Amino acid sequence: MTDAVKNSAYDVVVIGAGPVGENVADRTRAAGLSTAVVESELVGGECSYWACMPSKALLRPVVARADARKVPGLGGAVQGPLDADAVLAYRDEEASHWKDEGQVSWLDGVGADVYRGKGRLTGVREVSVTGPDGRETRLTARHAVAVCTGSRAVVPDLPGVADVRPWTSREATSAKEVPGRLVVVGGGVVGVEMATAWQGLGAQVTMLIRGGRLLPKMEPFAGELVADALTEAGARIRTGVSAVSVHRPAQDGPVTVELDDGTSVEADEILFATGRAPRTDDLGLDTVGLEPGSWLDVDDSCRVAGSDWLYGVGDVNHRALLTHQGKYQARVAGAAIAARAQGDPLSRTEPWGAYAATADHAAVPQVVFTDPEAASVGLTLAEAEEAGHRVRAVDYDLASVAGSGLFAQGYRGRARMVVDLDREILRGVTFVGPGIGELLHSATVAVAGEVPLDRLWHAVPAYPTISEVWLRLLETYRG
Ligand SMILES: Cc1cc2nc3c(=O)[nH]c(=O)nc-3n(C[C@H](O)[C@H](O)[C@H](O)COP(=O)(O)OP(=O)(O)OC[C@H]3O[C@@H](n4cnc5c(N)ncnc54)[C@H](O)[C@@H]3O)c2cc1C
Ligand SMILES: NC(=O)c1ccc[n+]([C@@H]2O[C@H](COP(=O)([O-])OP(=O)(O)OC[C@H]3O[C@@H](n4cnc5c(N)ncnc54)[C@H](O)[C@@H]3O)[C@@H](O)[C@H]2O)c1
Repeated sequence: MTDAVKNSAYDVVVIGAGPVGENVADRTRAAGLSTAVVESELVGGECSYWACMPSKALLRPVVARADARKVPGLGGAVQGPLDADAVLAYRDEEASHWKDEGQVSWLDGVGADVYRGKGRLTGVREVSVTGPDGRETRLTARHAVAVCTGSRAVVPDLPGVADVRPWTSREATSAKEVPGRLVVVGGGVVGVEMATAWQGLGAQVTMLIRGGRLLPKMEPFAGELVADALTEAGARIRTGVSAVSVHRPAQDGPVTVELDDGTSVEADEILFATGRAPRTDDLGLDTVGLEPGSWLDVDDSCRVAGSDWLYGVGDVNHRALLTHQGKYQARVAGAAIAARAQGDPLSRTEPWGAYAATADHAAVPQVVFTDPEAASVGLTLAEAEEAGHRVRAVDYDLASVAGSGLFAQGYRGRARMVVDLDREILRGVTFVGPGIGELLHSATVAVAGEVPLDRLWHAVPAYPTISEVWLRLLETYRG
């Protein structure tokens, strides 16, 4: 050991101070366990600075304008372009100008010690932190180490990709100016949200989709309605094509994307929205018998399979790559760590118990903040059938609900509930339409609560709100 190495012992060591790591620390501190949190970049993680917050700040003005354009008497006033500089300034504010003092003081407030630097496992319950000045601190955890290091964007290994300075979600959420032309590769959630934002802010967006539709993990009508609106906004969507190479001959010149159908697309910037990889490649997983670079395989308490001290919480376990779901896992894992530290045999590990993140399997809610919004919870029809449930999909045209017509003229949207015919409960619900994001939690309560349809019949939606779609869905089901 050199003089430069410091040693400290804690009950719990958390690696990664994104929303999930912060919440694990909050829970373990609330249980009276001393807790160290290690962060190599900004306390607050991807969500605060390069994901949820800046992306939603970019989208809010675009979606609000699209909604306002459909309101009689108001539409004419909002036909012009958005003030892009003002939107980018609003985005900067929502990303806290990429400074983390606020979140550091929040962690101080809960009594966790923050260590700046890169955390690495060096053995059982051992973490080494290499600080910005190169100095090392060795942390020992008496009870648990929680790995909450999140995920990073994956860029496909195409010829020329290293030379074109491609955007990932980080650049797409933090860019300082609106590109003239933007190619978006990938039609998942990042792809459609960023295409909506930058098209709305004035870029000419072209989406390159290798499959047949946008938002392939949701009910098919979600991608169809979002594609219609994106096309009406001026974006080009090309399905069934793959990029085979990219090049940018001049440093400040355009990028050209060659496609597998022999055509090419030219743009000023290219965004790869092609999925995520776990941030576990340089984490010392090999020192504890795990594969570097792998997603962490965990049980419902978020404890790594085969370990009695190592937890993987949030994106890094690949159960549901969403902030709210990771924070839910953090509450469950924090409670389980505290109970195990007190020698509790964990009597509530049964599904829906205090120490089981059961909703990860049955009721994950997600809102895609596009025009129109797309929101879902639980299983799609296809997923429910694949899981072996005897189900029936009940659909309703959201345009036929009185509240929708009042929300916007020419409202377009659709709702689906997936009914488990054996138990008469809901396995999943999807809403697509303007203004439906805030409706989703009603569906989450119904799905997570396994509320019998006979009782749901007595949950009366207020008139004339969009939520009256619940009544219409139930009437349709009852025939
Ligand atoms: C563009 C975009 C938009 C999104 N929008 C939404 C949304 O609207 N709603 C939603 O619910 N989800 C959204 N998500 C997903 C959401 O961002 C993630 O699910 C969430 O950030 C995961 O939280 P986490 O704490 O697990 O990981 P992260 O937020 O990635 O945090 C991990 C932290 O660990 C740190 N770290 C990594 N390795 C080390 C190490 N070795 N040592 C020390 N520290 C380390 C990182 O620096 C980081 O701060 C979005 C994602 C993207 C890409
Ligand atoms: N509003 C929200 O809740 C929100 C917003 C953004 C991101 N997120 C989360 O972040 C995660 C990451 O989102 P994402 O969109 O990057 O991933 P994703 O997995 O949802 O979508 C990636 C898409 O890229 C496609 N793809 C992959 N490789 C490709 C290639 N080489 N060429 C062309 N297409 C390719 C895939 O088929 C897929 O459709 C998601 O799990 C999502 O839940 C959530």
